[in-house]
Amino acid sequence: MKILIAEDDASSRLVLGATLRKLGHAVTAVADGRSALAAWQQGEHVLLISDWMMPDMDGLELCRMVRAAPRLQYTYIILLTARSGKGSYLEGMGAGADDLITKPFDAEHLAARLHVAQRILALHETLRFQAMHDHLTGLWNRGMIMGTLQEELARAARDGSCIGVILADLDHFKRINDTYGHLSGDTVLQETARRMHHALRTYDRIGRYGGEEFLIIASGGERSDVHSVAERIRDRVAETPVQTAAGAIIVTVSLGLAITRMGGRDDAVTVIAAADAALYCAKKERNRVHVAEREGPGLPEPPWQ
Ligand SMILES: Nc1nc2c(ncn2[C@@H]2O[C@H](COP(=O)(O)OP(=O)(O)OP(=O)(O)O)[C@@H](O)[C@H]2O)c(=O)[nH]1
Repeated sequence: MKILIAEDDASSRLVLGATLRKLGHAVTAVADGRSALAAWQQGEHVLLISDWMMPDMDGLELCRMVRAAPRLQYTYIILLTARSGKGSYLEGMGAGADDLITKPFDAEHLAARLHVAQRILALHETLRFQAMHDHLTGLWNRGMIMGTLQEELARAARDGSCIGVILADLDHFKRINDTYGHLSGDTVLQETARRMHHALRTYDRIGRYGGEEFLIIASGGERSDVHSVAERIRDRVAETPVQTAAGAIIVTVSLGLAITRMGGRDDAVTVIAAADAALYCAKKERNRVHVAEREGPGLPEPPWQ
């Protein structure tokens, strides 16, 4: 683990750092709360071991500052203290610490507490992954891809650039489920999701938007580049049948593509409505890419919306 130590006493800092390194951890050690906060803000450390009593910003304030800062990854905090009264636990945990160890610490005791920290951090990571990803395909879930779309739209508006938004929908998927069964339908979803993902460029993003519908964000591309991405997805999905327990299944996908205005302020709802309208056109033939047409300099007005 990457561990950050905040301890103003130089010899305690050295002993603690050496003990943790011996246990196989990567350690950054600083002498006060403010330096610890600055180091923590770099975003590398998953575990913070802080002395309680420090000049200027003490361990409790450091705990509160860390807990108040939004960060996706959890930081496990252990407070070190010479105080051993019952109230210390309550005060320390109340400020945001996960554990409290009295000084001078015992190396075996510390190692045991680190096992608990590792277990809780691993559990937190699992929950974080599950909250962000679709359990069947492993792609980002709807919340994540929509959040990313909003960020990308804001970024494009700032940079004066444009982005491509693609809605991809498997063709006749109900028929696949009805003919081969729901489990084979799941296999088809997993394999097509994998193929679509591999057809993207490194900076494109994909998420599961609904049942058999996927949303792709192609940033910073020319219209022709985004169109190539959509065509490549279509091609890769149809290339070879998907092998399932019920046999090989030919799968195709239809794609609707909308490109935002250069430097415009299109919102997610409008862009998705445009891609959806284009998808509707693609579905008339299936196994097709259809590009939403523009009216004038920006995205068209209704009937898109
Ligand atoms: N196996 C499986 N099926 C799903 C899942 N989510 C949605 N579906 C099915 O996907 C099917 C979508 O059917 P429709 O919306 O009628 O679309 P379609 O049959 O693909 O027809 P077109 O889109 O017009 O080509 C429904 O039968 C849903 O039950 C899933 O996670 N697993």
